[in-house]
Amino acid sequence: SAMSKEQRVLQYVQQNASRGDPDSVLAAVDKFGWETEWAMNLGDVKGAILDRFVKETAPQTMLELGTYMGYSAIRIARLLPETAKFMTVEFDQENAAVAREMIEFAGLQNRIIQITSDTADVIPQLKTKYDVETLDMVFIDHWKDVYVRDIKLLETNKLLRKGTVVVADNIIKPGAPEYAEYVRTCGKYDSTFHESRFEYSNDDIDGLEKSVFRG
Ligand SMILES: O=c1[nH]cnc2c(O)cc(-c3ccc(F)cc3)cc12
Ligand SMILES: [Mg+2]
Repeated sequence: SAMSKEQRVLQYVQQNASRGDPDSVLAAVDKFGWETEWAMNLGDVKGAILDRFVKETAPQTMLELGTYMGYSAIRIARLLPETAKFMTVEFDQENAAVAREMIEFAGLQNRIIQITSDTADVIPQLKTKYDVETLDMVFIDHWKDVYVRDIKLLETNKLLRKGTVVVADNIIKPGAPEYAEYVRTCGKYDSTFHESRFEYSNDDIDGLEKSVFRG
């Protein structure tokens, strides 16, 4: 059967990037996104902002909700030391399969723990099954309608500690208004909005919310 868009991106990466070179993989995905087919990767413009947050935080324990094709997982993992523990969770099996190959091509499979499951099932298991004490950083980029559900699950499962940095994509497009309202008004976070551009667009606005847990 015909390839999915995600498989077309993976094929383009395998034919145009260098195996074991994460930056060349990111560049190939972004070139495809700008020039051939839009896809919902974080992208180069918002990606540069996330890079800065990851470098500033230097997390030893990191969680990503929403792997998709693995673009932001590669973006994050390329900045982490070998000793860091980084888990990424994806519900869609087909996307998870593409991500596994993309991550392997980038040579980062030893630095990324890929979990194919529902985040609502995984979050309560992180302490027992994944040996997590607390998280230093979280990147939320899955489905806007479950952002609030999942950050509350992180709270009730005692996975956040004073200073944990939670970053969320798509605050403007497609928009996560309930999430923005929650983190900005619940009193548990110091939250800032970082305006940027929607992925592979010169015109549309989007942005990342960065919320530091007060403990
Ligand atoms: O569903 C999404 N998960 C994660 N990130 C996304 C993302 O960055 C963009 C979009 C998106 C935005 C506008 C549109 F017309 C179609 C899709 C969806 C997701
Ligand atoms: Mg997104």
